[in-house]
Amino acid sequence: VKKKGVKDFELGKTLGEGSYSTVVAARDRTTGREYAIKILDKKHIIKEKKVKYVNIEKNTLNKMNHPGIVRLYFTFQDHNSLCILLYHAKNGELLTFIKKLGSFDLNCTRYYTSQILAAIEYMHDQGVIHRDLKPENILLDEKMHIKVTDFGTAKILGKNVAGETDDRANSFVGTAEYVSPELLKEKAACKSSDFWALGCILYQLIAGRPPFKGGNEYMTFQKIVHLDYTFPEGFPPVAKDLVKKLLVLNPAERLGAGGKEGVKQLKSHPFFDGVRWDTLWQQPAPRLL
Ligand SMILES: NC(=O)Nc1ccc2c(c1)=C(Cc1cc(-c3cccc(C(=O)NCCN4CCCCC4)c3)c[nH]1)C(=O)N=2
Repeated sequence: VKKKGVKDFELGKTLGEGSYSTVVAARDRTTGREYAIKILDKKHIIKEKKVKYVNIEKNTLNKMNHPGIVRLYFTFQDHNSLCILLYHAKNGELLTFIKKLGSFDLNCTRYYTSQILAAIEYMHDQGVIHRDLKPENILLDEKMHIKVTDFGTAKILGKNVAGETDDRANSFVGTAEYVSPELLKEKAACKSSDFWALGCILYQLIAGRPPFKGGNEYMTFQKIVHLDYTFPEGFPPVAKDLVKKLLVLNPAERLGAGGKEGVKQLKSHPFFDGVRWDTLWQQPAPRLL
């Protein structure tokens, strides 16, 4: 079967711009199917030594098959570009809806936080830490179900040279407002770092802004390592309790830490009361009010 190239697609609007990539809507000229093509400039990624991030994205996404994670169909390249064919989520980024609505009610917050947690649980089971979870990387499909994207800074946990399972990933990544204290202090992320980001996203869904936001990155980092944040008036107590148990400086003491048992405890928090985890992806999304 002849491998498809960029000429087989009719390119549409730009869906996103990263420092090393542009994501463009694309329609397959033969099937009419819509995709998102992530286009990376070869010269640029080689010059900026980012080739490893492209391989990380390909290797992590190729390992995943989950309704809450964006699908990678295939990759192709021409003289100048590397192209990654990905799922097109019609409703774009969760961040757009947070900005548009200001904040989500408790029912919508619970629904979206549950879907994000289910996707995190799955990727951790595959030995993958995302490390850059944030509302820009949580996409919404036409059913308003989530699809986590951007695994370019993910980490596949495996055996280190001594043959022990390494559960820490050593390289600085992440976006200031959502980066965990252990990544700032020890430059080492772990699965629990994704639960820190979940706490930041949960807070933001209700408050309409992230918990840690300084005038610049350094000020934001200071707020994080000193756990310097407050809840706005009217923040629902059950959500406040969960945020406090996720935004814990010591990753080992964070709710969700400690493998499958930890995730079980997290999913049993009263905030998730009433969530049907087994049919989550079949349930219609609540109307965003
Ligand atoms: N870094 C990455 O890997 N980025 C990626 C990867 C894959 C991917 C990706 C990003 C996508 C981003 C995306 C962006 C958009 C989008 C951008 C701009 C506008 C809209 C849009 O308005 N959609 C219609 C629905 N709107 C939503 C907001 C309220 C009004 C109605 C969607 C749709 N999908 C995508 O669909 N698939």
